[in-house]
Amino acid sequence: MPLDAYDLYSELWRTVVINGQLERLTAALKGCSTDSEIIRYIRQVVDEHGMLEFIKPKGDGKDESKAIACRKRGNECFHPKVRKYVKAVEHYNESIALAEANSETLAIAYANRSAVCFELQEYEACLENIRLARQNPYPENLLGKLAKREAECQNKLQSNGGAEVNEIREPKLSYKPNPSIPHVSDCLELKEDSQFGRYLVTNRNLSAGDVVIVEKPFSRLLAAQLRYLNCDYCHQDVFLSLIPCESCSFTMFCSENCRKKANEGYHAVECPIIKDMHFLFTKVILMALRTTTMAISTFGGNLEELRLHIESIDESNLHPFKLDWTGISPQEVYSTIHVLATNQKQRTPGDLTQRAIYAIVMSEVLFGKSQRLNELCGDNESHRDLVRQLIFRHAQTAPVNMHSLMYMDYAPDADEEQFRQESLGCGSFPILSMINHSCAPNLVRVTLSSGCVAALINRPVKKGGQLFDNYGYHHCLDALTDRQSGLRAQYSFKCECEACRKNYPLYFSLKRIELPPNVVHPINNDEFERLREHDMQTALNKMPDYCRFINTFGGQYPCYDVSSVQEALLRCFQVIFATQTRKLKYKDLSSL
Ligand SMILES: C[S@@+](CC[C@H](N)C(=O)[O-])C[C@H]1O[C@@H](n2cnc3c(N)ncnc32)[C@H](O)[C@@H]1O
Repeated sequence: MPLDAYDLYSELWRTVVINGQLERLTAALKGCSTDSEIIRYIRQVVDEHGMLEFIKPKGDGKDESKAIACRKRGNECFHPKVRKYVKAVEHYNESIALAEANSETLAIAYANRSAVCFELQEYEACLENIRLARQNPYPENLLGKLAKREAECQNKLQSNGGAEVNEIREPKLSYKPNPSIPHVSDCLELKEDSQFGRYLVTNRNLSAGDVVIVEKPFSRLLAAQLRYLNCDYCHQDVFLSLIPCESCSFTMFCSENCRKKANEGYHAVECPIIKDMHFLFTKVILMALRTTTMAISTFGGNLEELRLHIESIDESNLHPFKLDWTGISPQEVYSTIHVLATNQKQRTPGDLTQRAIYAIVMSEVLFGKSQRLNELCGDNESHRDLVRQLIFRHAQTAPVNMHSLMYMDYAPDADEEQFRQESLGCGSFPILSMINHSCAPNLVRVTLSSGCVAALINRPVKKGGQLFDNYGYHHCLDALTDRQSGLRAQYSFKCECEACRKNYPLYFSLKRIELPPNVVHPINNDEFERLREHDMQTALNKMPDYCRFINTFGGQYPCYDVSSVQEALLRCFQVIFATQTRKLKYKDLSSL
């Protein structure tokens, strides 16, 4: 049975322990003075046990019979009695991705997608799909049907007038931008000490509702489950007009432009292996691959230049606030990603072995299948070594620094929330990665439609105070011991935040405060229900009330009242700013 990379690590580790080789391995790792030596040593151990044989990449490519099977599944969803149009498009998209270029199968999949577009009243997209169908060998006997649909579309477009414009709201920084870092408010400063490492503080009082950072990622990765719904490059869910990668069956784009940029950035190297990689690795670890391929393309594929650049970085002295971002080069942006915390010194031998195995498996599959990467490395073994080292490094920086990208999904049949946050993917961010954790944070992150992530203050922060994010362990949801052990395992630090020091209670045990008689609690059930239904007007109306309440009573934190209003405020941010599923637009025309 083929293994994934984690299974391989567990199996190897078990064997090492059973065979009494743990001490030898630990001593050998301690004796390694470079990453290259660690990887070489672990490679030796892996080879001693013949473990790589168990990794069996399946490869990827076009497959006509699978494409036809997907189309049939699409047709079942499209049936008038089923009308699951978004699901139908997802199957047709998979069919498009699997079909051979210039094939009848490809033509029919586009034509079928045009039929869905027609039902969803997306007449422009319908015409584009008809054009794509005709560009391929569409069966002659069906051309009449296509022409009829085209004429109906043109009629509809004439009678409908212009296309509607979707208003997208992007939050603006609440204070003047830093002149050298325009995506960060000038009130933020970077500090460093032995307890926290690098961290961000504010040089003015901040209030709930303030926007202090709007940052775009250096590298990002789309969640695998969205591959037939969203563009792999810009992540937009433009599922009615996706076009396939010309070689693999796993990647689709919203336009020729995104296809070109993806190929130049990462996809040309990753194309033959990305499907296997998603089977072998979790998405956080895949960020190590994506960040490495992006680093390579940032240097125009010149691995020697990349190596020299890395050697020239003074790690202890480089951070994003030292750079002028107004004219920054992509190579300098990579430097800030390269020097993100690895926590390598705190990692156990088991943990280091695991990361080294990831680098070994990933590079083995890459060098085995990626013609583009082999061309870039030529016969220079030190270039291959560099690729392994970068993957090893980012397999450490990724779980510590990379941020999840989220979107608001809509699932009308869901038991609990119809609107809820789902994973869009992962991204690497130089400035957001400077924010430390607290189990009682004072900001939240929201993924915007533009692909940027905004940091929004959700509790007052006094001048001189540190900004705190939450790494997934909140005092309202998790007990102290679970938080402490989780943070230590993943982030290698002992949390001494206010919630840990003062043992703040869980959400339902929080005290309630007594409000002055003239203050009305800002959450009322009807309005909160409307917020849960994602009503924009309610969010716009309520956000100032929620902010005012938190800013007035924030000093009484921890308390149920402030925490519940923080939740409601987050909901407002999500309704107003977060990237939303396009599915919602079709809720009256399709069963979702
Ligand atoms: C995303 S980085 C934050 C920036 C980091 N301080 C640096 O210097 O690069 C996460 C790492 O910062 C450190 N860190 C985060 N929150 C912390 C806290 N509350 N106390 C101590 N260290 C913390 C841990 O080493 C953690 O693995």
